Amino acid sequence: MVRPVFDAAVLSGRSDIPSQFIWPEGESPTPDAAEELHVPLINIGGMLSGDAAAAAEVTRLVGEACERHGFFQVVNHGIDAELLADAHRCVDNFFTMPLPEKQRALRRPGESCGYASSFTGRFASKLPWKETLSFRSCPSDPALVVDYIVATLGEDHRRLGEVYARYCSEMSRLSLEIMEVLGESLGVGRAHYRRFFEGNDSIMRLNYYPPCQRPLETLGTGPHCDPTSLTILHQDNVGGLQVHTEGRWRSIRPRADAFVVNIGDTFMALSNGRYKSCLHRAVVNSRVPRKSLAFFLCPEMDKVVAPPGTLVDASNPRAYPDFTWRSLLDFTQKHYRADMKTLEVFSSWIVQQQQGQLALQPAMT
Ligand SMILES: C=C1C[C@]23C[C@@]1(O)CC[C@H]2[C@]1(C)CCC[C@@](C)(C(=O)O)[C@H]1[C@@H]3C(=O)O
Ligand SMILES: O=C(O)CCC(=O)C(=O)O
Ligand SMILES: [Fe+2]
Repeated sequence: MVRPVFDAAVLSGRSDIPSQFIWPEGESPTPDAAEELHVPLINIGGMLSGDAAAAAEVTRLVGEACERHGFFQVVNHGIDAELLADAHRCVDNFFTMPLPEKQRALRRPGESCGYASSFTGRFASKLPWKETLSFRSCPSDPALVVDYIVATLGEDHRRLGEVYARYCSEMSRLSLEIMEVLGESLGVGRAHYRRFFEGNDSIMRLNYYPPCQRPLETLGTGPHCDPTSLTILHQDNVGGLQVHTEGRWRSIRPRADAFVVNIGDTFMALSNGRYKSCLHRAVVNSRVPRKSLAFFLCPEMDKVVAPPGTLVDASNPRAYPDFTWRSLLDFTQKHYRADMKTLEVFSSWIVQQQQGQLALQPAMT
């Protein structure tokens, strides 16, 4: 079968959209604009400056937001405005290249890195109206980002690689600071999650949403909880991110000076279900492209994901089984399209797998 290609230059202007992009009623956005959700702006710099009262306030606000919907914003984060502007310019530079150029980094089936548009092949229906470029970033291997970009896109793109290498290293730093706040707010101390994520195997993802002439029939990113641990996202000034809370979709107004942060499934498991993995989606518009930069903090592949003992007791039994990020990532790339139930479905699947292995063991020995 010849697969159609998501060529934004062609599809953006079309008044009808291919049926694969049409989402069923009930899942597609409603004509009335989603009401804005006011989320606390966390002064993360204040928290770490040593001011005890400021730290206590930050901890309280973060804890409340994470128990409610798993979503907050951070300001005073120390990310250089010029680096952020550069990172956004590089998104434009990459996605406005001709399709064959972008396809040099084509994401292969079962892999989580590379360039993907909806027609790259994983899904057949309810396709998201977007293009993405994803790559790994690990503090233990500082050359990883540049090497990947140069190896796939060529030497001419070295600068783009350097910009994202710096950006990812700043994101890793910020996410460890946020881990200190999360640890404090869960009563396990600042060091616990920070140490767990000090070595991390994270994913950086550039999202590009071309304009769509039927914005109410499709979605840029469908409703989902990130399977990863913590997401730090910066959206441009267009708007489109929505969070599901108290039974309805609410929009998050972009702020140039803020990063939006959400809890993902893996952190929900690490907190023994105390902190919610945030249900969110992105809508598209008919006027202008929209872009967002998402840094997904992930543990090292084979580290066991389990909550600290202090979060488990008779009234709070283990909510999820032990697992590794490798197995959850594999599950979302090969067996299950991440949605709002990923962690639940994955937990049952892993328990079945473990029971199957136990049942096999006597015969194998
Ligand atoms: C591990 C991952 C899977 C997805 C990318 C990511 O790095 C983090 C979030 C996941 C995703 C964005 C959730 C919505 C559905 C999805 C298919 C997408 O729209 O791209 C997800 C990503 C995936 O490639 O499976
Ligand atoms: O573009 C956005 O605002 C959200 C993207 C997102 O949820 C994701 O990439 O996981
Ligand atoms: Fe997401």
